[in-house]
This record gives sequence, C-alpha cells and structure tokens, in this order.
Amino acid sequence: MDESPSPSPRKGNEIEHKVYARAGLLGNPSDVYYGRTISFSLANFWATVKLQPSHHLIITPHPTHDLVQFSGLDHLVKRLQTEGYYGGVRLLMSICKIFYNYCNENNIELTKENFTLSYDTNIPRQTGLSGSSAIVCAALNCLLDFYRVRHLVKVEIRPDLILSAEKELGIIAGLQDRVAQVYGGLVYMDFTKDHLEKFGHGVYTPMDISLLPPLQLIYAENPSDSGKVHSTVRKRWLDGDEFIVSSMVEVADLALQGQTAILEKDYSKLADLMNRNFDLRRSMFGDDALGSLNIEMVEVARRVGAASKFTGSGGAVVVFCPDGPSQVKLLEDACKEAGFVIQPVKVVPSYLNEDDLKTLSG
Ligand SMILES: Nc1ncnc2c1ncn2[C@@H]1O[C@H](COP(=O)(O)OP(=O)(O)O)[C@@H](O)[C@H]1O
Ligand SMILES: O=C(O)[C@H]1O[C@H](OP(=O)(O)O)[C@H](O)[C@@H](O)[C@@H]1O
Ligand SMILES: [Mg+2]
Repeated sequence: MDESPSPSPRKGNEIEHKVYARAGLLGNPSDVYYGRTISFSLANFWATVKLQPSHHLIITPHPTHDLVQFSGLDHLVKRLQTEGYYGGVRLLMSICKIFYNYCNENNIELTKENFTLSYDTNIPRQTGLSGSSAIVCAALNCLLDFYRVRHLVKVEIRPDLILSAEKELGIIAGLQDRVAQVYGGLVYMDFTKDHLEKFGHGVYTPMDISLLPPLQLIYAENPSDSGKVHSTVRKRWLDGDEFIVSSMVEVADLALQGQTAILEKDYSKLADLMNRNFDLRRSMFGDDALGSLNIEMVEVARRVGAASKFTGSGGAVVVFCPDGPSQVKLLEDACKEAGFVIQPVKVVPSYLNEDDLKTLSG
C-alpha cells in the first residue's frame, strides 16, 4: 500500500480515502466514561477505502480479512481462534446504514446513485490501534464525497457517526479513536457529560504535533477484542462501582495535566502521567482481562526506565524514553529478545480540508 496521503480523493470516477491508526497518549479509556484524552493519528499504519459508482450497491469482502475459503477445517478453526468471526464487511455495512439514517433525519438529500465499496488495511488487527474505526472513518469520508454532502455533516459530529456504526455491532468503544481519525494530528479531547449531551459531541482542541517528544511504538501480533476487554469494567461503571468511577475520574485528570505538561514541554511530568495511566488501567481491568503478553510489553519498556502505556485497549504500547537515543537502543534490544515489534512513532499532521473547516462551530 502506498504511504503518501492522496491529495485528491477522486481518481476519475473512483473515490479513495486513507485514514491512519491512532494512539491514545493519555487519558484513555476515560473517553468511554465522559472523561478526557490526548490522542494522535499515527502515520505508521493506515486503512484505505475505495468507492466506485456501480449499478448495484456492493460491499466487497477483503480477500484476507474476510476470509471465507479455507484449506481445511484446521485452517478454519485456527483462523477463528486467532482473529474471530468478523472482518471489515460488517463495519462497511454498518456505516452505510448510519450515514443513510443520519442524512434522512437531518433532511440531507441523497441522490439515487449506487456504489461498490472495498477496503484494505495494514493496521495490525485488533491491537488497540483503532483498525476498526480507521475502516469506518475512511468509508464515511467516501460516502460524504460521493454524495457531495461533506459540507452538510459537521466535523464534530462525524466521530459520533463512526462510533454509532460500531455500537450498532455491539462493539463497546469510545470517541477518542474516531476524533483522532477525523481530525488527524494531536488532539486534546474533553468528553464532559453536560457538553456531550447538549451538543452531541465533546470539545476537541487540536495541538501542535511538534510539542511531542520522540515516542516509540511496540506491538505484537496478538489480536484482542476491544469490546470484550471493556465489557466487565463498563458494566461495573454503569452499576456505580465506586472504585471504577473514581479511578476513571483520575484517568481523565491525567489528560488534563498532560495538556499542560505537553504545552510546557515538561517531559518528566509526561512520563509520570503515562505510567500512572497504565497502572490505573491495570488496577481496574485486572491482569486476566489485559493479557500477560500485553502487560509484558509495558514491562519491557519499564525495565529500561522508559514510560509506557497502552495505545488502546491492548495489543500495542506507546513508549517515551526520557533518556534519549541510548535508552531507545536498550529498548530495541529488549523488544527483539522478547519478540515484540518496535518502531519510532510518526505522527500525522491534521488533515481537515477547507470544506471540513467550514463546518466547525465557533
Ligand atoms: N484489520 C482488520 N481487518 C478487518 N476487520 C477488522 C480489522 N480490525 C478490526 N476489524 C473489525 O472491527 C471489529 C472491532 O475491532 P477492535 O477490537 O475494535 O480492534 P481495533 O483495536 O483494531 O480497533 C472486529 O471484530 C472486526 O470486525
Ligand atoms: O481502552 C482503550 O484505551 C480504548 O479501547 C478502544 O479502542 P481500540 O483501538 O479498539 O482498542 C476504544 O474504542 C477507545 O475508545 C478506548 O479508549
Ligand atoms: Mg476498535
């Protein structure tokens, strides 16, 4: 897959959109609980969705991610055990439904044209890098352009549409992924209940990506279902479990403190906040839900004195090495020995275009 962002999504009749992975830097998973987060769009991985006009409406299964042909029963069973039953087709269908209903309810007229949607992705599957919402977000972008309604669907509302498409499928998820993926760049997000309920979206403040220190990404091919990981904590939070409720408030506060730390380039504070973020997640979710391999990724970084936490619900870890390149080298060696992949983080700058910016309120 080509790494450069496509300057124009239209190639002849075809529309193609590319959306990057995202990493939660601070505050996740409090976005699921009216909290705050700081997240960024990660250039290391991306998903693309293509739309071509067609007579019928067709959702094309991906040859590997939606596999339905196997070499035998052992292959089928292995595949289900590692990657589960689902691929991206259900995500594409769901966003079509949400988009259609949203347009109907908001008197946005859609022409009677049909299309064929297909997708591709190199985001390691179900590793807490928001592979799911990257596919949904890219599909939404295609629909907005195909029906020429981009200027009618506000940027702030789009993360909510993307989230609704996943909720429709029973996937428990929050808004941080979708905000980072709609806006691009580094974004401070506040999901305070009152604002969310009054306006249907949080307060999203883009930040200068050059304020970030060099960061590393560690991941392992170890798919885990974010919906499953979240379900117990979600239930306890809904039941008013005091420990979960107060811990979630503390996690949200880390993003607030982190905003100041990043603006002031106070990186030792940033390191403390990242570590605290993971410790709080671990105490709420428990080691069984997080998985030993995921915990080991965090520990590998900590053993060389780096700060680390999950990018999402598990599978990948974002690391800050306060001592610089020599510490990064130690980390690389430790990852190699443990069998983890490590890469320097590349942050994508904001990718809102003029039409998008015009829809922003305020
Ligand atoms: N790389 C992928 N290719 C196809 N479908 C995917 C991929 N990643 C996620 N999905 C779909 O999205 C659903 C939710 O994925 P999720 O657990 O949120 O993973 P992630 O952390 O990558 O967002 C999966 O059950 C699957 O249907
Ligand atoms: O637990 C988290 O930090 C995040 O989990 C989900 O993201 P995923 O990439 O699917 O693991 C969820 O969608 C986010 O809102 C959570 O913050
Ligand atoms: Mg997801």
